[in-house]
This record gives sequence, C-alpha cells and structure tokens, in this order.
Amino acid sequence: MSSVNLRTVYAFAREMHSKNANIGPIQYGTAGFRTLHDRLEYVMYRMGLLATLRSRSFSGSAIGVMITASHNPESDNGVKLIDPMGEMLEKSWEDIATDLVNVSDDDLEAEVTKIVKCQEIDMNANANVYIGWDTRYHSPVLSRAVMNGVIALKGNMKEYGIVTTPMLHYFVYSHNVKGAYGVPTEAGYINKLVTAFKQLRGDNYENGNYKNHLLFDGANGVGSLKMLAFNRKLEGALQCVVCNSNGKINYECGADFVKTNQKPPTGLPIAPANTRCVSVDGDADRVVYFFIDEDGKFHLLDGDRIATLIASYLMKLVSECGVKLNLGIVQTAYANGASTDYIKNELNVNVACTPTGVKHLHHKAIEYDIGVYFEANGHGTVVFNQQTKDLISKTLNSDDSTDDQKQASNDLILAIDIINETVGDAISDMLLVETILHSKGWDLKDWLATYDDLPNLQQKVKVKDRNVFETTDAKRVCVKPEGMQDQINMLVKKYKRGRAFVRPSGTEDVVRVYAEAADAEDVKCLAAEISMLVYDMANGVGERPVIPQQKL
Ligand SMILES: CC(=O)N[C@H]1[C@@H](OP(=O)(O)O)O[C@H](CO)[C@@H](O)[C@@H]1O
Ligand SMILES: [Mg+2]
Repeated sequence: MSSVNLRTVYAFAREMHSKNANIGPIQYGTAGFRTLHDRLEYVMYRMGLLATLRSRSFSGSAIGVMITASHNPESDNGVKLIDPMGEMLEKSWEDIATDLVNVSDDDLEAEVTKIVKCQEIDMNANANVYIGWDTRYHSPVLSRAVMNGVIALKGNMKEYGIVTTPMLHYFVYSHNVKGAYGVPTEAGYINKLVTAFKQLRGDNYENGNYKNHLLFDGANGVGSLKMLAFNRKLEGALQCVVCNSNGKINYECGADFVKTNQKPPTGLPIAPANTRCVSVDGDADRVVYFFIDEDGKFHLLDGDRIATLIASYLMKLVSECGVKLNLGIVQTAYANGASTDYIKNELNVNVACTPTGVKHLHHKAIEYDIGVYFEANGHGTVVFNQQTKDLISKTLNSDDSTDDQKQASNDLILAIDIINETVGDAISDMLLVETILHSKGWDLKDWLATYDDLPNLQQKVKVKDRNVFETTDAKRVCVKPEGMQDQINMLVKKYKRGRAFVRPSGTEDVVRVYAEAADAEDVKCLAAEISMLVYDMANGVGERPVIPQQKL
C-alpha cells in the first residue's frame, strides 16, 4: 500500500469532498449513491477505489460501476456497484462504501488501508472494473473520476460507455462465468436476446388479437438508443416505434412518470385507440405497458401484471414439459391487493412479500426453482436455478420425452435466453411480454381482463425527520412512533378492502404513504387521513401544509 499515494493521484477529488463537507454524510442506499450531479465527483473517485478493492477481494473477478440516476431528473446522477455474479453490491460492502465516501480527505488513505486489512485483500491480486454510464451529459465527467480511482489503486478497467444498467450487469456476469451466460459485449447481448425472441416468434408475427406494432417511450434515455440497435437486429420481427429518444431525460415521460401520474407520456405520436404502448425508465431497468381505449380512458399494466403474465406462461410450459418445479412470485407491499389475490386464488402460485428494493426481491426469488419477481413500478425479472435448467435440458434431449414435451422444453430454454436473470431489464422484459402476448394471441385488453386492480394512491409527506418512522414485516407494519400502527389500523377499518402503510423512502427525503380500497373516493379519503397522521406524528399537531395529491 505504501507505494500508492491516494491524496496526490487525484487532487481535484479532494477539493470536491472538502467543498461538499457541509452537505453532510451521504448513504449507499437501495439505489447506491444518488444526488445532484455536481456533488458527486469525489464519490465517484472513491467508488473507483472501492470497486478495485472489491475486485481484488474476488481475485480479479470483474466488478461493475454503473453511473446513473435512473428515473430521477436530469440534474441528478448516481453510482451503483455490481458484484461478480451480476447482482447488486452485498450489504456489508454497502456500509463500507458509505464509510469510505464520508471520511475527510485527510482520512481517506487510512480508510482504504483499513478496508484492505479488515477484508484481508491481497493488493498484488488482479483487479478488473467494468464501467458504464447513462445518457446524462454529466456522466462522462463522472466516469473520469471513477477511472482515476481505479488507476490510483493500479486496477484494470474496461469502459463500456453508454449502456443500460441491466446491460452492465449482464457484461459483468457473463465475463465472470467465462462466457457461459453469453458474450460480454453489446453485440453479444443483443444477439442472445434477439435470436431467442425470433425463434419463439416463428414466421407469423401476428396471432389473434396480437398485432405486431407498438410504441416505445424511451424516457429520452439510454433505453431509446439501445432499442434502436435492437430494431436493426429484429428486422421487423417486432415493429417497435421508438419515441422520446432525444429530449430531456425522464421529463414528462418514462416508466416512473407514467406509473406515478397514471397518464401517458408526452412525445408519443397520435395513434389509434388501444395501441400497445410501453414505457421504460432513464436507465432502462423498469418497464410498464399502457393504452388509451376508444373512450379516451388510460389503462396501465404495471409490474404486478407483468409478473402474473410471465408466471402463467412459464407454469403452462413447465406443466407441458411434464416436470415438477416450484415456481414462486415475489412482490412488495406496493403490489396491488387484487394481483396478490389473483396469484393465490387463480394462478395457485406461492407468493412472497419482501421489503422494497429489488435486491430483497431477488434474494427471495432464488429460493424457488423458478422465481418471478417484480416491483409494482415495473422493475423485475425471473431467475432459474441450475437444477431447473438441467431438468429442462434433460427433457429436451431425452428419448423418452414426447414431441409436446420437447416443444415445451425448447420454448422454455428460449424464454430463459430472452430473460436477463441478473437484474430487471426493461428491453428483455418487454421482449418476453411480447412473446407471451403473441403466443396467447392477446391484445392489452385481453391481458387487462385477467383481474381488476383495486383503486390505489401513493403520496409523499415531507416531515422534519423521516427516520422517526420505523417499520417491520416487509415494511407493512409501523413500529415507531409508538401508537402509529394502531391509528392506521383504525382508519383502514373504516373502508371496504382498505389497506394502507407508511415507510420512510430510501431514495428521497420523504415518508411514503400507500393506500388502497374497493372504492376510488374512499382511497382518496384514506390516503389523506393517513398522510395527515404521518405529518402530526412526525411534527406534532399544528398547522398542516397542503398535501400534494399524487395518483399512482
Ligand atoms: C415505491 C417505490 O416505487 N419505491 C422505489 C424507490 O424506493 P424508495 O425507497 O421508496 O424511495 O426507488 C427504489 C430504487 O430505484 C425502487 O426499488 C423502489 O421500488
Ligand atoms: Mg432505473
């Protein structure tokens, strides 16, 4: 370590940290570090250092550094680290990351030395860091800071440039498993997904109510650029019109805008009623579908819908294969109650609930042979364990299998190839949904008819200190402040099919309130009552501000 003088390698990063010292500590949360872009240079430098150390701790396995602020406004940026198997950074290293970012410039070298010692890192081991970024104009500058961190610790790096978050997860994983998952390049990734998609689709691009045409809202982010690249390879097998490809990122468009406002994005061309539309977010790891019917009514098909559609399709193929596999769906408390009922009562599938944040869902999903996990906001994927894949391959190759069993196992293998198992991937999820709708001969109305969502609302309440709220049981029960949950229970009881919960956001300085009930007017009352309760419990009863109503 003595040969590496961190403080002289990147003097500018020191400046930035000192300048930002008054802003207070920042935390590696559910979405890594995320804040205004001009506060992040020293954070990026230090994440370059950390990724290099993390890689050395795995004897040189690639570690990813993704520079993005996902669905946040253009002025924000952020950074997330990707672990060797393409998953999110392990929890204990999130805490190490937080400590490393918050030490003063003078203590930086000592903090790095401490990590090396505590984690028993061999500083002579190889280190490989893969770096990618979204389309924000400040991302290239921030990527230089990450690179300087890697250089400071004499690591190797590969710049992937502008990529979606799930692409970088795929690159890291496929590199570390020596190509067994795919070729770790953009061409390799697109080729893998498109080849499987085309094979499943066959020569007939349309089927029943399914039409080969959709509008794609790229949130003015990286998703639109990559979708154009997919289109070149799809060669008409999917007629996907890419919109919102060169404006301000996430501005009045994208999956988060569509989901939270329950309205279409701006920037789409005028299209016939019932046209299939899809929105992804700024870094293309979330996806939702929507359409406007002949009466001008907007209909959303969110992550809950996608999970149920995928699960029903996979279950059918598994049963046609004649194999026994344990499939489960993982949701969060934000899942619509009607979707949970549908999973339990109609699909007869196991359903689990975890805290918000995809890493929690992912960890639960890998407990199943096939784990389908989605947040209501459209972030999710499917994971298959190795025994499941082996069993399906065995069915395909066995002389004892019938033609139908072979066909189903072949389709399952192709479906697995379309799926990016490392993390939620908007384009991969969309290609899978398109495959399923095509195979069922469904339009979006057919899909919507599977169950009726309960009316629901999500609100944000700004309080003095959001951390006075503590929750348990997958964030559904509020244990602090004392008495809060009893009062929520009393309010919820007043409304038919009422359900509500509150939790401090992990990514914004607000308390989130979620409410649902059988009646749309009841939901408004319930959400308002709970929001006022949150405000009073946090700030004391007094003059309340006007609470902005936000539809989900
Ligand atoms: C209600 C909601 O959508 N919450 C989002 C949001 O987390 P919060 O902790 O609620 O701010 O951002 C997370 C990271 O993108 C995402 O995983 C999560 O689903
Ligand atoms: Mg995102």
